[in-house]
Amino acid sequence: MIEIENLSGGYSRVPVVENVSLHVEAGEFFGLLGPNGSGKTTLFKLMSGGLPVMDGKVLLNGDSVLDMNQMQRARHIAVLSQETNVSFDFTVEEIVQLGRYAFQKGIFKALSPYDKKLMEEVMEITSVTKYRHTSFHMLSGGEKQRVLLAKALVQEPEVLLLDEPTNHLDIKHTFDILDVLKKWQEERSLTIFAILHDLNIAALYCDRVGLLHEGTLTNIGSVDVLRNKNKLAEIYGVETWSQPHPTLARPQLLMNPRKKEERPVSLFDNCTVEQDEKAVSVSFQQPLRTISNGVAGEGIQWIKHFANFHVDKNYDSWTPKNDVENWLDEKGFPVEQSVGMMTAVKTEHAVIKREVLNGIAFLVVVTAGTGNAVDITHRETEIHREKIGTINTLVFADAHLTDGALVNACMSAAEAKVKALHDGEVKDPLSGSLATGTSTDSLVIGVTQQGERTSYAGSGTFIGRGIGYMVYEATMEALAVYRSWKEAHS
Ligand SMILES: Nc1ncnc2c1ncn2[C@@H]1O[C@H](COP(=O)(O)OP(=O)(O)OP(=O)(O)O)[C@@H](O)[C@H]1O
Repeated sequence: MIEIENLSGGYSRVPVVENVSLHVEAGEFFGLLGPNGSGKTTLFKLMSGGLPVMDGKVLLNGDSVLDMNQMQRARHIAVLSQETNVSFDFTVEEIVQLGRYAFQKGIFKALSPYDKKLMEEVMEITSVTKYRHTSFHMLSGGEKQRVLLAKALVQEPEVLLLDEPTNHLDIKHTFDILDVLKKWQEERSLTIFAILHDLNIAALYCDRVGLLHEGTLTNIGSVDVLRNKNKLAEIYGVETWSQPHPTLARPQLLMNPRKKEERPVSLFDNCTVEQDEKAVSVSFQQPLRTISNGVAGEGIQWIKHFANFHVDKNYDSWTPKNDVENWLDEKGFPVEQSVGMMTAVKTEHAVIKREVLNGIAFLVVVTAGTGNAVDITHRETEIHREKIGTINTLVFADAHLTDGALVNACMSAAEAKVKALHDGEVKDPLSGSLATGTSTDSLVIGVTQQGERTSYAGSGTFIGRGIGYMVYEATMEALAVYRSWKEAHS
């Protein structure tokens, strides 16, 4: 365990780092964060003996680090500083070998078989084996950084002090190196204290972080500290947005450039609607903030093209996403900018409604088939699925919604659909009760993000009511079209 107690120091009488106290547990990965000039490197130098301490203590398992001689320190602590200059013309292998110096015995300090094995292993995991006979001076910045990390790791330290260990590394090597460090942390209980500039990297790898601001350490805690938008604005002077990582319970930060993106002036002026026997589609010149469960383009995205494709009633594919992506491609819609869904209902029968309600422009497209109508509240022992029967709803509006409001908008659209199915007396064929939807319904909400930002889009708001009204009207009409087509073809 490292204990820093009331540590102060700097380059003159005026301390740069003042009264810093911190405990880093054994086997912990601690990230020291802070803007340029906040004193991170100064604190690092004070901890590693690179600068004389004015006041305070640095203890490793209770022993004063500052009282250890260089050899004693090297047996416990390895340091990777930003300094990559090496005075002599050493090869990579010779540099790495220096890391074992404190452990070599005898007058001639020969490498033991263990030293050699360890060096091979570490050079391999830091991907420097291929440069082993190359002069260190001949390497690129990132290669040098990996060699110096290899030198630090062969010390088999209890504690690794790292000053910006990935600043010269490309994205692959950054993750490779941090994965190696994480593995050593977990398998060997290595304690890591790292200065990091990339807050997203820190959020992914650190167990705890601390923010250094004008020489004072603040906000020590889990990486959720980085979700504190106001604190980051105060310390770094930038606006950040915290987003959840898609697969890890850790935040990731997005930055807002000061220049605003251009947005469409009006929903209707910027969209093109196409309808034929293959698809009904809506395209916008500028992307819309979108939430959807489309076969392609699902989730929350920025999307320009929305297509609902017709499929045969016997369509049965193992690769529906691939199929939809191919159809988007055939239409000239880039897959990354599109939401694609499918229906066995004729797309010429899609109901398209445009209206301005309470000053908000709406465009709604609905295709409705009810062969798979289901009462979701009815307890069933089997999930039935016929061929034709999906209600696909596309809602576009001139509104500026938060992610929570997008969820609200989905609820508003779903409530309106249920009401339409009830008023249209659509029944679940298995339970005989009124249906609440079909088993494969798709929904997309797309908003221009113009105007005042709102966190609500439910029935207590004009946007929510507008969605409800438009979806209800379009669904009722689409159900009527579907019924008359069925009657004509039965
Ligand atoms: N050798 C030095 N002599 C005098 N002042 C120094 C020296 N090195 C750094 N400083 C000053 O100490 C303050 C903190 O610098 P330090 O290098 O610790 O910041 P940092 O947080 O590591 O910054 P960066 O993110 O830019 O690396 C700065 O104001 C800097 O000008």
